[in-house]
Amino acid sequence: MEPYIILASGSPRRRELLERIGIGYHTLPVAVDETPEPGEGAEMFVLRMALEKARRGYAAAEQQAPALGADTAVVLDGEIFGKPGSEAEAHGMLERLSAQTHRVVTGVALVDDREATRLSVSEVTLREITAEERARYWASGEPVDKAGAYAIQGRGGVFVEHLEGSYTGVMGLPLYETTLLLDKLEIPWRERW
Ligand SMILES: Cc1cn([C@H]2C[C@H](O)[C@@H](COP(=O)(O)OP(=O)(O)OP(=O)(O)O)O2)c(=O)[nH]c1=O
Repeated sequence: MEPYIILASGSPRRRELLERIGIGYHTLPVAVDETPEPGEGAEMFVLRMALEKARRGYAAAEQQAPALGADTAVVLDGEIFGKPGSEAEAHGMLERLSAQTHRVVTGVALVDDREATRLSVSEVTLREITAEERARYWASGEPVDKAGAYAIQGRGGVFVEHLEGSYTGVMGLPLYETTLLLDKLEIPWRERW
């Protein structure tokens, strides 16, 4: 049988990105408590979340295949922005991110009887976003399930003035780091790439 992995995620973006690598996979969304510990930095937080997702995916798949987990957060002035819980929160996030440079951190983890993690860090500068744009953007439905209330790969791309780092990392699954993990655990993926 061809090698495959478990994608411990409900994110359609992560599916789409993993498909670019070419490895066979089964999706198995897992629920984790996405609350940072007091004083926990964003990097540690996304790595912990990614590892937790991968561990749960591996357990839920009854150790049949290695499991991949990822977690993305937007960070501004040390504050972690996850997915907005409400329209008001989305407005607040976009207002804060407007005309600023923020970091996007994505942790990725691959787990079988071994565990490996990688971190992707990017810097994104958004142009000024007006109140009317925030309202129209929220109404489009795009911000609701995105860390920081925007999507670089969607309409939100019009706000992105500058990106330094990994586009796929900002989108939720950094492909370079993911293939490093596959190589580290000696999971062949190049045949179908
Ligand atoms: C900043 C940014 C985030 N995002 C998305 C990626 C992630 O899906 C989401 C952050 O939420 P996450 O909690 O990382 O993931 P998730 O809940 O969507 O999926 P999973 O089941 O794997 O836990 O934000 C974009 O799609 N584009 C962007 O530009």
